Amino acid sequence: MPAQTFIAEAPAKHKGPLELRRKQAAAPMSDQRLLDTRGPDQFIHTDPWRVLRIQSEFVEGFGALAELGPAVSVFGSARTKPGSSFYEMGVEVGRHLAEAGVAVITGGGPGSMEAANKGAVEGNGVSVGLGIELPFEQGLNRWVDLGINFRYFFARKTMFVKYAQGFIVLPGGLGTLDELFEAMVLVQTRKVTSFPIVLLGVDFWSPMIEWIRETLVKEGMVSEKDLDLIQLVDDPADAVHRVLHGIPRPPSNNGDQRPE
Ligand SMILES: C/C(=C\CNc1ncnc2c1ncn2[C@@H]1O[C@H](COP(=O)(O)O)[C@@H](O)[C@H]1O)CO
Repeated sequence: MPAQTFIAEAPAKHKGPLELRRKQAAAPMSDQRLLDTRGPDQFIHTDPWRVLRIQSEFVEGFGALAELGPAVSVFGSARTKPGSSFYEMGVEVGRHLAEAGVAVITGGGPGSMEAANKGAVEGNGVSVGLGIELPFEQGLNRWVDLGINFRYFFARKTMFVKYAQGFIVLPGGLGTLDELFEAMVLVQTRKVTSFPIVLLGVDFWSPMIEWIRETLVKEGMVSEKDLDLIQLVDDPADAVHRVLHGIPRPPSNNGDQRPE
């Protein structure tokens, strides 16, 4: 049989827009996987693909925030109810920062994040929300003017640190604690130039400070000096003043405004 006839009769394999015969039909190719619109979606669940997605989150974040100017990251509970004292505290923080010409960066979610973004808008400032993709339906709060949605917590966390000159931490739960302790560790280990971390809500935070002092310091897990990384106040205007002027904690009482 002439070779020409054999070639013509070889059965074609169709993959999306591709028509493949002989070796091309048998051997899987990178190009083939890339162009395949009907095949399994395994490729996007591979680590090399994730690396590209992670990279794109950094590129998007750096691009959007590079020209933000002075900014402070504000953390706090996603569950704070509008009208509550903690919510109003967040609004005031956002407003004072905005009036000082400083952008407000939050997690873009509800509760205290929404409160700080609202204050930033009311103060005619820049209101930024760094949202995170979560298993349940959720969107950026309506007071976010510049919003970025992240898939990866660690890429988002980089933005909170890289574009802020300080942190203000409102009362919160696990997410807030995670952000607070990450900030403290970055300063403690000198991964970032020291910047102010101000906790708002003396009654709320004091037991945690006491536990650090009475247990962690006494057990030698942290040094007394590490408590100087944070300041504790009750007044939003004072918190903003301290974070903007980098006022260090008084060493005598570690910044706790309570009388000893
Ligand atoms: C719990 C609910 C929504 C959660 N939505 C969030 N959106 C954006 N950022 C969030 C969200 N939840 C936590 N965060 C981050 O952690 C901090 C708050 O966590 P906490 O455990 O509530 O203290 C906050 O600063 C965010 O960066 C439905 O109400």
